[in-house]
Amino acid sequence: MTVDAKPVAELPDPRDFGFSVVPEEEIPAELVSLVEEVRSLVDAVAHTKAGAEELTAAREAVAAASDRLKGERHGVGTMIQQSWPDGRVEYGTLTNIVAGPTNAAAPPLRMEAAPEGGLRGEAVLNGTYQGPPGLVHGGWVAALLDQALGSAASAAGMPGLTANLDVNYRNPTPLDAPLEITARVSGTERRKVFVSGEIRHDGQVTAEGTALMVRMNLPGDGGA
Ligand SMILES: CCCCCCCCCCCCCC(=O)SCCNC(=O)CCNC(=O)[C@H](O)C(C)(C)COP(=O)(O)OP(=O)(O)OC[C@H]1O[C@@H](n2cnc3c(N)ncnc32)[C@H](O)[C@@H]1OP(=O)(O)O
Repeated sequence: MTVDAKPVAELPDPRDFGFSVVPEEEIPAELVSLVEEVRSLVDAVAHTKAGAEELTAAREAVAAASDRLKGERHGVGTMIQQSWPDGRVEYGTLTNIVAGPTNAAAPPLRMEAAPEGGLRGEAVLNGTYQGPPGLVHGGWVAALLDQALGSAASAAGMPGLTANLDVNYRNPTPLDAPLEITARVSGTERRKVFVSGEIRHDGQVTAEGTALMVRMNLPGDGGA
């Protein structure tokens, strides 16, 4: 494979593309803790055997909580700026379904620089991500990989969109168990960024993926 593109020195700033950006440190701790509570609520609702009275009371309490939050909202497309201990800055969408810190439906996945290069993250997916009995849904396995691979391209200074994603499911991916997710850039060609990654449980690969990310068109690309 020809490697003829170099990572840009700095990430493009989403503000230059008209997006609002919220620095992660400005997300109130109370919101982070509310999101965690809602995650636990989704799991509780999905698995409850409560009777009609309890269910009705719970529905009313949830409806009241929803009403309290119907004020000002972040717009769709709002980005979050995350600053990592390794000095890396990453932009993602605030409500990203895999990694968004304010999205209670996200596991969430957080990827940090790995000593061996690329990125490494951990996630535990509870029973609300279930496909086969006791196992993570295959679509979510792909989503974890897609996000990790996109983050790896972004961390290398080449944020873009997934053009192609190829997933091999090697072993079942268990629910309620720590998963290790790794991803790295394996090559570049013009705006094409080739990435690969794995999901492991207890050291065993459960799924591996490769993707083609097409890097954002930046000023100076000359249409290449
Ligand atoms: C500032 C903002 C920060 C953002 C942070 C991001 C965080 C990331 C985390 C998010 C992670 C989650 C990730 C998500 O969820 S991403 C969401 C899912 N993905 C999409 O919605 C993408 C939809 N597709 C498109 O928009 C366009 O097709 C893209 C943008 C991908 C390319 O359209 P564009 O007009 O721009 O480029 P081009 O057509 O000139 O192609 C360029 C080159 O690529 C080659 N090619 C194209 N497609 C394919 C293909 N399928 N197989 C093989 N090759 C393909 C093509 O031949 C050419 O090659 P070459 O001629 O150079 O040899």
